[in-house]
Amino acid sequence: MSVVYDRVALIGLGLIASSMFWAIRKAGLAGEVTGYARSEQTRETARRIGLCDRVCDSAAEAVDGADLVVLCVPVGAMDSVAREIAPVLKPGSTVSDVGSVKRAVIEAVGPHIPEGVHFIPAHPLAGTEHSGPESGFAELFRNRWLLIVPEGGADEAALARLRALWEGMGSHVDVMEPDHHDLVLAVTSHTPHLIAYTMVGVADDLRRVTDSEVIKYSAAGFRDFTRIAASDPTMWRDVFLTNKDATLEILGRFTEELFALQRAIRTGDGDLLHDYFTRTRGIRRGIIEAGQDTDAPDFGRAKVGE
Ligand SMILES: NC(=O)c1ccc[n+]([C@@H]2O[C@H](COP(=O)([O-])OP(=O)(O)OC[C@H]3O[C@@H](n4cnc5c(N)ncnc54)[C@H](O)[C@@H]3O)[C@@H](O)[C@H]2O)c1
Ligand SMILES: O=C(O)C(=O)C[C@]1(C(=O)O)C=C[C@@H](O)C=C1
Repeated sequence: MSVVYDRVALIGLGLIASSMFWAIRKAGLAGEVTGYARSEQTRETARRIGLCDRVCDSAAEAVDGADLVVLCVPVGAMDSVAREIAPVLKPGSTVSDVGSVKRAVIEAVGPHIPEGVHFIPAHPLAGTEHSGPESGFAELFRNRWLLIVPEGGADEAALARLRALWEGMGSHVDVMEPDHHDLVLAVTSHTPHLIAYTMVGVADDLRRVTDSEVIKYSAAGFRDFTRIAASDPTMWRDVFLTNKDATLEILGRFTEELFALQRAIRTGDGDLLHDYFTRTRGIRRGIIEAGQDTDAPDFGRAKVGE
């Protein structure tokens, strides 16, 4: 694979930045990758494990001369990082990010970007419950969606270059409008995380169930909840504080449906429950038939029942 950017700077060296570095390096997509993290400890860890070609002691130093800067910090930290790097951004370069919420990032970062620098927000739909510089791996983005979420018309050449970088890391790239992105992600990612956090909290509150029983008899469904509920608290606090309207909208609908099912259970309405579960099973099968389950081993061609 050929070099897409001579110099890439990654700000915030956690799961996403470290996965980007390993993927970029594996595919030879950049000449040099610099990195910066706020804490001395994270920078030391990064140097120890060879994360980034050069780990810098300030964001400005990492960004100086970069053709692409990717902000990989929690959504709530985007504003201060953008403010800090703005004076040293190279004319003609691109600033992007990987934040899970897009309208808030556009509002926080956009005003700091100088004339002549391209700002192209993005969001990889890939992650794990782990965080920090040692949690990344080169394959994280393979066969996963990367959404490019520009506000208005982005520079075509700059967008094509960013697309090439993510495709080089194995992602499938789509372009989406910011508010639509935030609503879609409220349904597919943000509200499900909140439900998982709640479910694990409920189990913890049930003092009748001792810790060992919760762990020992964890059924697969609950174990999946605990995995998701182990995700980074800072990241998810920021997601809910910044995608407030969309999350509240989806939570409202979720609560209505939950009450309907609760009532069906109380009144013994088996038909309603059966019809509901049949409909939801059909949705899952439809996703797989359409080849849209990116976890399927053969992206785009998985069959029902596999
Ligand atoms: N974890 C996921 O599943 C996932 C998936 C897609 C997108 N994202 C988004 O990617 C971004 C990074 O998430 P992550 O999972 O890599 O998080 P992480 O916790 O693994 O890493 C974040 C890094 O940013 C650093 N940081 C925090 N505040 C900073 C600041 N003010 N200045 C400099 N560095 C700072 C932290 O020290 C840490 O090194 C977030 O915006 C998140 O919403 C996460
Ligand atoms: O797989 C996981 O652990 C994730 O939670 C990843 C996940 C998701 O909800 O799918 C989480 C947040 C993101 O912004 C993108 C991806």
